[in-house]
Amino acid sequence: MAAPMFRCFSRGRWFGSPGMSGVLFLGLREAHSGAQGLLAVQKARGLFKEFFPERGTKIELPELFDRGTGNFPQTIYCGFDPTADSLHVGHLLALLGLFHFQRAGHNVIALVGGATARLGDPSGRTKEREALGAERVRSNARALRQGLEAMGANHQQLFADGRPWGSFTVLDNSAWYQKQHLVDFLSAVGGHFRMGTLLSRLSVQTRLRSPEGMSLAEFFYQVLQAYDFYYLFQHYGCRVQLGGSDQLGNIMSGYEFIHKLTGEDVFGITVPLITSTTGAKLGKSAGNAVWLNRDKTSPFELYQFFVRQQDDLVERYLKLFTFLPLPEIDHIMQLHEKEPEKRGPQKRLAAEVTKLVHGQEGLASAKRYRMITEGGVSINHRQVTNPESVLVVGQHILKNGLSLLKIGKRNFYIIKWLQL
Ligand SMILES: Nc1ncnc2c1ncn2[C@@H]1O[C@H](COP(=O)(O)OP(=O)(O)OP(=O)(O)O)[C@@H](O)[C@H]1O
Ligand SMILES: N[C@@H](Cc1ccc(O)cc1)C(=O)O
Repeated sequence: MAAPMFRCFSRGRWFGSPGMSGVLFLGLREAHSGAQGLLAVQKARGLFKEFFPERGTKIELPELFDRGTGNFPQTIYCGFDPTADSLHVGHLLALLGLFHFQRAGHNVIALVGGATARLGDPSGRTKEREALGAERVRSNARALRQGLEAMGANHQQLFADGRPWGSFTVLDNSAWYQKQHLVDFLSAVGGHFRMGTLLSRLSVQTRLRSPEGMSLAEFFYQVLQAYDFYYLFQHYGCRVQLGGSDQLGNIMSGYEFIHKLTGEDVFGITVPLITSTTGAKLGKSAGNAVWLNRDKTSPFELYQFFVRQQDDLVERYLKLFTFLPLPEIDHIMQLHEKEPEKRGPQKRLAAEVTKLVHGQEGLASAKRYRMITEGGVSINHRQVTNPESVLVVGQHILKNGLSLLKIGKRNFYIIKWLQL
């Protein structure tokens, strides 16, 4: 079967050798024939980075999302492995990518990798992941599912725009692997993968060259992710997989598998990797994750993380992490030029993200704490600036069991402590 041509170039330059599988880095005009298409808009915001494959398919990717073409609506998925008990800010970008599709009327699936997490994705890693036991993965998967469902609900309730949206569904791939018999799976699926292609993936090459080498479990990971895509294509009509740019190899394996079995084209879209100020990928491995579960990173700390962002990054983050329309972001940035000391864009960014992740109540609690760090709170006439500080009997709580609380300039409260 003839495979579509995958060419790699950026602004007219070629990467990789002709005939090699690859990805086209699109310019904005190339990303979509109609300038206002969903892909072009997200490309302009910087949220979508690579599209795969770009040419040689029966239906071209941008046409999939047009209401008028009979392809509407589509189903798009992104997977998250429960290798920890919470998602983090890096994951948020792919989730926002899903939400943008949902807002445009498409159906989206957030897939928890309850099965894949047991193997450990080698993509973007130089060392093998720490093996996780079945029980730990199950409890992480529960936590991830809860977090995804809570954000899906916040999105629906607090960011509605009056348009008819598509559905948001959370699934777990252990649902289809726990029924699989190993030998049946290998004979039905394994025969469709070529070793040469699997070995050529960057993730595999990097791990093979590492001193400890690569385990069979890790090597097999891309086969499971490819099969997930196939399963979701067959059962949910899912044609598009979204992921961080380190997921491209796994997405290509899915494309090749589905194309071989069905003759149909499916597509991959990547989002850029968010890095720390030192350039390291923000995530678990680098130990710099900013978590979305409030027990690991409080709403206040999440809010502060975004308030701290420097001026040269904040416009990019407003485009990536919020649903604010581009003209509104321009306006916020213009105001900022006049009054940079107010940190208006940073506060707006922090408020939008905290509301999506922790809801209205989480945002309110983050702001209450902010009042403390900015010196707006005093207890018994002493300013309190550390939100973590403990109330000390004798200092903050007087011997008669009372505290005098002052918030802002005019609000005074007398607190009576019933139990000390
Ligand atoms: N910093 C990031 N920026 C953008 N996307 C990210 C980031 N971190 C993870 N992702 C994406 O989220 C999904 C889940 O990734 P993964 O489980 O590898 O992340 P992680 O928890 O940061 O892992 P690691 O242990 O490698 O740090 C993938 O699509 C991945 O590309
Ligand atoms: N491989 C992805 C997670 C994932 C799992 C299963 C999938 O089908 C897709 C994606 C990661 O490590 O981040």
